[in-house]
Amino acid sequence: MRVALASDHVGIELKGAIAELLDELSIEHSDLGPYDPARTDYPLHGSRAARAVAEGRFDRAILVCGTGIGISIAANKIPGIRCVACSEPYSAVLSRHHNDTNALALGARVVGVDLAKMIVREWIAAPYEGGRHAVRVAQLAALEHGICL
Ligand SMILES: O=C[C@H](O)[C@H](O)[C@H](O)COP(=O)(O)O
Repeated sequence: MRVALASDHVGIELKGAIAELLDELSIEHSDLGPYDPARTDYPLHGSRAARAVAEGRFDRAILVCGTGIGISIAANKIPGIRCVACSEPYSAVLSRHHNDTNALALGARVVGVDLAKMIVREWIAAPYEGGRHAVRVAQLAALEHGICL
């Protein structure tokens, strides 16, 4: 699995901690920026990482901003991206089982490092269940093509 990491200025430190966790888990990853704490805009970085996943250069993205909300909204504007913003492991795991999420957004002002790492571990490991959920995920894709359900 190849993971794209991105953040805004608020998320840089937590993003670094997540990179260390991915190293421990022997998961290939790349930080798409930013690399310094100058104030910046989450839509730039969220969309860049999401596009890298949508284009197949990475399998998943992990995104960090202050709340996880703005950067998840940006990621979800990119066709093919199903990004969950969450602050506890249950939603992270269910987002894999039911929604086949390919991006995870965390809030550096919301979760501590240890909780964020727990969320990442569980999200990475959780499988997509398919079955009845595949119909709904296909409907999400149809919406991206302007199809009225
Ligand atoms: O959803 C948006 C994120 O939480 C941003 O990290 C946040 O809005 C940045 O705020 P500020 O520019 O005040 O650091």
